[in-house]
Amino acid sequence: MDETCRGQNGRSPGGVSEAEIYSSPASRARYEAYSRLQASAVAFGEYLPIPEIVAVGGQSDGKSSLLEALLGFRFNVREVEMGTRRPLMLQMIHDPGALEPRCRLQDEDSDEYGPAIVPASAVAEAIRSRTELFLKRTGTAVASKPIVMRAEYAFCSNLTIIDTPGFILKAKKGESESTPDDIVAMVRELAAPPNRILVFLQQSSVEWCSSLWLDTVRAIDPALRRTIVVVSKFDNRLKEFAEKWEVDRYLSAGGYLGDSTRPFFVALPKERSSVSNEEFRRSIARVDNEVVRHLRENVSGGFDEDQFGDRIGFSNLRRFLEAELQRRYRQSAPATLALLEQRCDEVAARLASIDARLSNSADVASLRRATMMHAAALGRQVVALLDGVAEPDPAEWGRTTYEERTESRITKWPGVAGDVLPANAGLRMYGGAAFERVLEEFRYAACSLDCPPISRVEVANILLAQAGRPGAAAAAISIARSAAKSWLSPLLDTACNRLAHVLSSLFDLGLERIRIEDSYRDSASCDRLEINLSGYVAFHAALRRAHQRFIRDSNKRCKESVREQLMAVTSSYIHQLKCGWESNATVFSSRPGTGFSQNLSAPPLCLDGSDGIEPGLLGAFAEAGDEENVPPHGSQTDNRMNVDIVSPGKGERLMVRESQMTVPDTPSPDQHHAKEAACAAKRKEFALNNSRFVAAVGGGDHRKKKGVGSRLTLQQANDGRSLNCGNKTDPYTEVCTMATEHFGKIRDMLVKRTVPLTLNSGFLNPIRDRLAGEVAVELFATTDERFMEMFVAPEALEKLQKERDVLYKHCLTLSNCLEEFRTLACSL
Ligand SMILES: Nc1nc2c(ncn2[C@@H]2O[C@H](COP(=O)(O)OP(=O)(O)OP(=O)(O)O)[C@@H](O)[C@H]2O)c(=O)[nH]1
Repeated sequence: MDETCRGQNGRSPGGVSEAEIYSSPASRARYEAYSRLQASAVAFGEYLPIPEIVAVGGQSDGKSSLLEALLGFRFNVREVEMGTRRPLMLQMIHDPGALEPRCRLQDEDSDEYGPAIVPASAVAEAIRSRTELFLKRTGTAVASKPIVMRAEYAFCSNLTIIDTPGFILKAKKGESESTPDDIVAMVRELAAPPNRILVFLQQSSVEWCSSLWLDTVRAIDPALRRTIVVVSKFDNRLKEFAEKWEVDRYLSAGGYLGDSTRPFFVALPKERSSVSNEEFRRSIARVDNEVVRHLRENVSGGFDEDQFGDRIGFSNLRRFLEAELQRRYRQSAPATLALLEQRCDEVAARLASIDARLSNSADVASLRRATMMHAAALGRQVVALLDGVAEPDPAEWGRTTYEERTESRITKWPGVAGDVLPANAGLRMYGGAAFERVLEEFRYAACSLDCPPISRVEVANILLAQAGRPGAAAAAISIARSAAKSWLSPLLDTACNRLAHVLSSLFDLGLERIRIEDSYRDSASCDRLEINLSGYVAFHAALRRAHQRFIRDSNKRCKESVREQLMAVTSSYIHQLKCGWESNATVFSSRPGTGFSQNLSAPPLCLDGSDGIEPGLLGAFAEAGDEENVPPHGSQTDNRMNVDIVSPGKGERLMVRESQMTVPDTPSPDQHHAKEAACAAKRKEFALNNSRFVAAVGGGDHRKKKGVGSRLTLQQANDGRSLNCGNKTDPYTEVCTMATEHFGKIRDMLVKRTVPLTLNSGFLNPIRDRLAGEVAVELFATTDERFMEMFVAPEALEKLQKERDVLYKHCLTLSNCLEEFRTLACSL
């Protein structure tokens, strides 16, 4: 051992002599065992409460100088600045045979050390390039994973110290503003585990009352119970002491640190010129001796050596640290042994599980079982999401209405001018809640849609075609129905697409819920024998495809159903007036197999807001008939509604096929003659009415001037800007008013009653009842050969094998450490 570094009394306050520290086989074995355990803990990310020393302090307070003094040689650690970006865990091994320092860096991903760095002066450069490589790999500016360096040397201590970046008040030029806070955060994290001893350095020139970093250290260790305080650069203070009482008061720290805290006062050589390692150690011992000599000879009365003697000088500090570490090693050995046994069992169980997974990966039956369980779990999670859950975090996984619109690329409701915002539009939602919100948004959008402007020419075309029948009401109905069809149809499609988008996202949400559940299960038990499916891209793609296809099909069916309802409401409108609601259910019946029969119970359409039928409209219907769905000749069948519609003008009648299966009467020759006569009368009447109507709408020569044919809104008409001549019975205004009213009623009927019910059941019931089954059939109802095509994933197996190899090594290392500690326990 290095004689020059020997302290004055040769005995540490921990009661362990230097000879015991360096030559006792027990303490050496202990130190070796802990060093190895420490290395494997860093390599495998294990948390083991091993006693360790962390050096903390302000910048330039002398941490690196202390580290070099403990190492017994200079490797320019001060220039590396490694602490500012990555902590350095320095494992110093006192090896009497190593007359030159042997420094080796631990591999990043294992507990093995690389070759010795030659010459030792290249250590700083090796640390620098290792740091840069790691930060490049992780893509970060700083990393808290330490670099582990093992230094074996005949003149170093048996100590492990974690060097940390010095606290700073302000970032250097070019550095991020947050650097001071980042450093504090990193040091706090490193110093937090209670098994770590803090060595806190502060320069002697700073008074404790104005200490910059004492509070930061107290935030980590409030009573300084595991903190060793070191007053550095003690030589700078010496000349200020003239009397004994001054020194003694200073050495007692004036009560600032509490009675139980006794700081060390250390001075180290300040010259930076490159000297040999031997000269370096000699100068450390010289400075140590000079400090004591100064206090004894240059201060009147000297100092209280009994009280402070073992606290002055580097050699005393070094001895104390080594003894303290040994003491803690002995203390924590039983707990470490127990923990090691537990960890060995856990890692061995994980290894067994991964071995089983590896052998299962090639087995069709196991794969089928695992994938079926996964698909079924996904189906369950999707249903749970519809029913309402709070996991995964809605703040991360949910979407606001705005985000939903952007992601679905459906930013507008067709025909609706303004922005439609449902309640809770700004909340991030998913699953059932998001579905309901889209439905509400649809209701708002549809309700804000009024009957589009009606032009005079539209009205004229209908009225004039009616051959003189008083058809204002019929015209209004006809206009309202076609407006409803053309304006509500795109709105219904949009609602379906928006809802389908919300449901499509359930796939990823469901997977996330499975991942969360697995993580709970993983932490609870590690003996699962399931196969890790994460690498089987083809299987995951097929599963996603099956889900999305199911949603697409539901969307298609829902669109058809709501369109059917639109056609039913618009076409049966007149029919209902005529027939009352005796055959209501039939009007809304859907095609067999569409699965929406539950909507058949929709209440009767009440056009006047009551349950009756507006007599005026009924009269109008009687006059005008339902001509829209009528072919030019004879009767036709409207397949979409199962309603037979027959032109009343030809003497037939409208029939509802399913509930009122009536065969149309064949007209008799007498009837035919009577009809011919009636037609002639109608033609005369038409000529008369036509001239009346033309006059009323400003026809004839006036038409061009007064702008017939240009669009005129109902509002304009009501404002009196219509082109009537103040006539109360102006047919145009009358038609517009009635058409708007009918449009509103058709819209409300659809939007407030039938469509939301249909969308709800059309989208959600199949997911609840059939999704899991249909996906299972699509993926698994196939031959083993076809099924295994989804599992040609060599990367997945490779990944698993790699995982297994790392785990095997981990297991082996822990077992070796365990054996070592078992042996150690016998000699404690
Ligand atoms: N006078 C005197 N100077 C010292 C002493 N210890 C260190 N120094 C000098 O103080 C300066 C800073 O010392 P370092 O060891 O680099 O300080 P540090 O805490 O590691 O600084 P950072 O790595 O920047 O956080 C160097 O120039 C040292 O030579 C000492 O005991 N007395």
